[in-house]
This record gives sequence, C-alpha cells and structure tokens, in this order.
Amino acid sequence: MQAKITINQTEYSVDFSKPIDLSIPVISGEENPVAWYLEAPKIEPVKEGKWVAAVEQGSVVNFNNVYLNPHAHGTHTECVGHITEKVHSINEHLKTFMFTAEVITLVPESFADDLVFTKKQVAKALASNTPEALVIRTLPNTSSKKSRKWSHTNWPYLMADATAYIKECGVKHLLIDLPSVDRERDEGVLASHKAWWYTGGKIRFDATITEMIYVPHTVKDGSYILNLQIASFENDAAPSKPILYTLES
Ligand SMILES: N[C@@H](CC(=O)c1ccccc1NC=O)C(=O)O
Repeated sequence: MQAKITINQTEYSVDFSKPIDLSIPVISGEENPVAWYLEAPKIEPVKEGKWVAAVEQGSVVNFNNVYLNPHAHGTHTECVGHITEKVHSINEHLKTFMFTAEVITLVPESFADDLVFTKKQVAKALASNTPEALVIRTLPNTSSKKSRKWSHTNWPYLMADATAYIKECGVKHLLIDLPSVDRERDEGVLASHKAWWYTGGKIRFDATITEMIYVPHTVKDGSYILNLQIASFENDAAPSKPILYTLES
C-alpha cells in the first residue's frame, strides 16, 4: 500500500509494505537481552495436574504463560509513571501513534569513568531538524545488542543537558538502543529521565521514552515516519513495537 502524506506543506509517499521494525523480539530463555539484574524472561505452557498446554505434549492448543519485565527484557515504551509515586499509565498517555522521526547515530565520548552522549553531539546530529520522534542508534551497533546481558556493564548514557536539548527541539518521543537514557547506577538521580519529563515543575505527560530498540545498520540516518505501538498495558511501561517507514519524495 502506498500512501501520500503531507508534512509541512511537502508531499511524500510512503510504502507501508516496507516496514523497518526497531523492536527486539522477546524470546523465552537465555537468548533474550536482560538488564537490571533480572533472570531471563519465560514463555511456557500452563500446567494443571497432568495437563501440559502444549500440542506437542497432547494438548489441543498451545497456551503459554509469559513472564517478563517490560523495562528489563526488551523494547519498551515508558511514560512519566516510571519515576512518579503514582504509576501513570503509558496506555493512557500515548494516544497517537504516527510521528515524524529522525534517525541519528552517536559515538559515545569519554567522561570520567563513563561513556556519554553530549549536547554538542546531539545538536550536531539533529542539525535544524525538528521531528516529533528522535531515534538514537549508538555505536558500536553489533547485533549482539539483541541478546546483550546489560547488568553491571555501565552502558553509555545521555548527559542531562543533551536530553533537555532534545526536549527543547520539540521532540515528544525519544527512542534509544540502550536499557536506559541514564547511567546504570546513579544513586537514583535519573537526571535524563527528569530532564525529559519535567519542565519548570510541569510534567510532560505526553512525552515517552522507548528503550532497548535495535536499529539495523542498513537504516540510514535521516527522516522517516514512525509508527510507535505498545501492548495496551495499564502500567508505566509496556512492550512496544516501533516501526519506521521511509519517506519518498
Ligand atoms: N539508575 C537507578 C536504578 C534504576 O534505574 C533501576 C534499578 C533497578 C531496576 C530498574 C531500574 N530502572 C529501570 O528502568 C539507580 O542507580 O538508582
């Protein structure tokens, strides 16, 4: 299906038969990525007495329970409820699903014992673009990100002024291929999360952060359309499926 869409008075065509999936599939067991010191997610048949709900074990249906933590086990989208006393729901606050998006690629820089992304780098990569969503691919970008064991790795993170800059550019949806926009261990400061959701004491309820995406190498930096879909969980975060579409002029 080809669609014609107009963005700022310019018409583009979009081919919906060519999705670029940025989500990491959730797989039962050790192949799955994990962060935040949890065990692997599980997808396993319901068991009731002698009944095992798997067709290969004589059941008429496969009927699996899924045990996963949205923040720890793969691509997920979160709202401010991640850091507030009241667990605001992503399902209540993400109400539209199609956005203009810019993909940028960042190489982390050393900062004390850490690797970070600075405001200067973000400003250079974003240039004068003002997308609704920003997709950050971090280097190195090996496909091992899809099964990485992130706990205790002190991954690179966004400096708070870089995150604030992204917000000031008008971006509502921030996507990144790491488990957090903040330092793994930061004594609860969560500086980037706070810079993203709070402005002058006001909460940006409609702003989201999507973490643990994977942006294939074949995707070029530049402008896209993003379809950001979540599983409808009434929770601060939900597993999500961000899809990019190329804009053809
Ligand atoms: N950086 C925080 C910890 C943190 O964010 C966190 C800790 C355990 C489980 C999940 C966490 N964050 C998840 O998104 C801290 O060091 O206090």
